[in-house]
Amino acid sequence: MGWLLTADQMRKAEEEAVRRDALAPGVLMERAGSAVVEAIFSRWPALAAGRLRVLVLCGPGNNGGDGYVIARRLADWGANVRILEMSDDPGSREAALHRERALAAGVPVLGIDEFGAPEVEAVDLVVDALFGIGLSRPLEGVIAELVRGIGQRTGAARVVAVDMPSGLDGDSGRIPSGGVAIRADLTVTFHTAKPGHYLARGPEHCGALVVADIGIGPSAPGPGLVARLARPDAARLAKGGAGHKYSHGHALILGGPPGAGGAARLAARAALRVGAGLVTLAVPKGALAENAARLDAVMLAGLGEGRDLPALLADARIASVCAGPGLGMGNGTGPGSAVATRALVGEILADGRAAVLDADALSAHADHAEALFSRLHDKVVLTPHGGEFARLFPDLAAMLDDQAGKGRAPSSRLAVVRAAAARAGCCVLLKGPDTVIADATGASVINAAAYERVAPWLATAGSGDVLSGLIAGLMARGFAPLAAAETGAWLHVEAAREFGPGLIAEDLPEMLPIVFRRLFAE
Ligand SMILES: NC(=O)C1=CN([C@@H]2O[C@H](COP(=O)(O)OP(=O)(O)OC[C@H]3O[C@@H](n4cnc5c(N)ncnc54)[C@H](O)[C@@H]3O)[C@@H](O)[C@H]2O)[C@@H](O)CC1
Ligand SMILES: Nc1ncnc2c1ncn2[C@@H]1O[C@H](COP(=O)(O)OP(=O)(O)O)[C@@H](O)[C@H]1O
Ligand SMILES: [K+]
Repeated sequence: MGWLLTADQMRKAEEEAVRRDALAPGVLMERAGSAVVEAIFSRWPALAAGRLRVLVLCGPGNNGGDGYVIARRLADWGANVRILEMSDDPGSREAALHRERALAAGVPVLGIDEFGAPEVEAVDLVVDALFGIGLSRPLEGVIAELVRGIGQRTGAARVVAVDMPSGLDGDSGRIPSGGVAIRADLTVTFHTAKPGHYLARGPEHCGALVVADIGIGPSAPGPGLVARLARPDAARLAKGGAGHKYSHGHALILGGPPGAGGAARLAARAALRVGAGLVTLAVPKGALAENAARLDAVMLAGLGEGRDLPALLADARIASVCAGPGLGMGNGTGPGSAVATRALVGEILADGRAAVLDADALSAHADHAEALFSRLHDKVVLTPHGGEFARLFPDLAAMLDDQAGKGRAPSSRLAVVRAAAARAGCCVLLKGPDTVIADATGASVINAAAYERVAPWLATAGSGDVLSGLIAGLMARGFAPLAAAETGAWLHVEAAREFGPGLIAEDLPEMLPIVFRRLFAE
């Protein structure tokens, strides 16, 4: 299901499993350590060929406990293993037990103070079992030096991180202010991935990610808010045999003044490709000729001089509206002005229909955020990028600033977007490689363009306009706001991956048929 448990939720899941299955102390740790060893050889089969030299770094808590298991198992297998430990008196009974077993197996143990950086050059594998989800402050002093030394190694040693790369916060994927973190080639985590594996610096520091089952049981979340990874509902996206164009919904996209229509045209084409039955682009009368020359399947309507937005919206078949891309932020009060943009948004919100507000529809409210929030309702999706988010929610955006909160646990993008959605009273999608979507109930989803889904070519002008069109198209088809945002964001990344290098925004809608065909064949 792709649940993403926070550190607290993971601890509860572990406690429940221990109680439910009456597990003896250290059993879960043994499974965790074994899973890491298995993942190492599965990732790098060549390591099994020679005389493997390993350095295992063990921290003072249960992450270190996993490290003692890994060291013992690798030594049993025949590797040349040494442990560097932070403490000879681990903080838990389980970790102490596995330390004793490693010592009994004859694995040499050194205190971390006895460590010299060049030793990293003399091994094939470094196992980072310093800190996992229990990290509570930035790495400092000798540990920070050690982590820096590993980062600067020149040899071929691979680094595998146990649960989290040490120094990275598991809930946010951020490095606490002033700290450093391990950069791993492989990270092996347990039961479910954690938000920090996908958010912020997570993917960059994890390398590759493996989620190992350690028998904690179903990963269904307990009470409380649990985020999950975005996924498509193929059955919902497919169209049944029956129905006509009106049964798939009519999306209305608002466009800007003459010369600024490209963004809205991109959104309109995306709405049509994602399966809305009809799409109408409504533009100021003066921009009709320009748009008519550029559109075929997308219909065109003129606004102004007798025809206004409420008159268009009187057509009950229009199921969703998209406003923002290219709408305008100019001076004055005419078409394309910030004043006109705010007025249009006001009319859309008063109408109460499903709506996507993006780009200029958001920026035009930088100094009118409270007025906007007072009109938003639960059928709206806001799709800000970082800058637009900061204009509407400056205090929340500041919590994501790298310099903020020295000495405190870093804020998570998940918590910040949930707070924004609660304040706005609607669904909020904060764009980026780690896109986070939340609605006012706190339900939340991460759509990460990371690991096997990297899509750096999405960072191109106009790709955000396509995303807002996708979401509007899906809402026209009857998708609820969170589902539309999640599905749109997922399809957006898949379309980019399908095209690959050289992608420009126009290419994105054209990749949807291929993405759909593959999805429906699965
Ligand atoms: N609880 C369990 O049953 C299981 C736990 N597992 C492992 O246990 C880990 C969590 O264990 P813990 O909760 O003990 O937490 P950690 O082992 O991640 O770290 C906690 C310890 O590190 C210290 N610490 C935190 N930040 C520090 C810093 N910046 N500098 C110096 N010391 C710092 C804390 O005071 C504490 O002693 C997981 O990440 C996972 O690897 C796995 O073995 C699976 C089973
Ligand atoms: N490095 C990246 N990897 C994956 N997706 C990205 C990356 N950078 C940006 N994106 C995505 O590209 C889109 C850019 O949208 P936006 O910033 O609104 O651009 P524009 O205004 O030019 O359309 C967003 O959906 C964002 O999530
Ligand atoms: K670790």
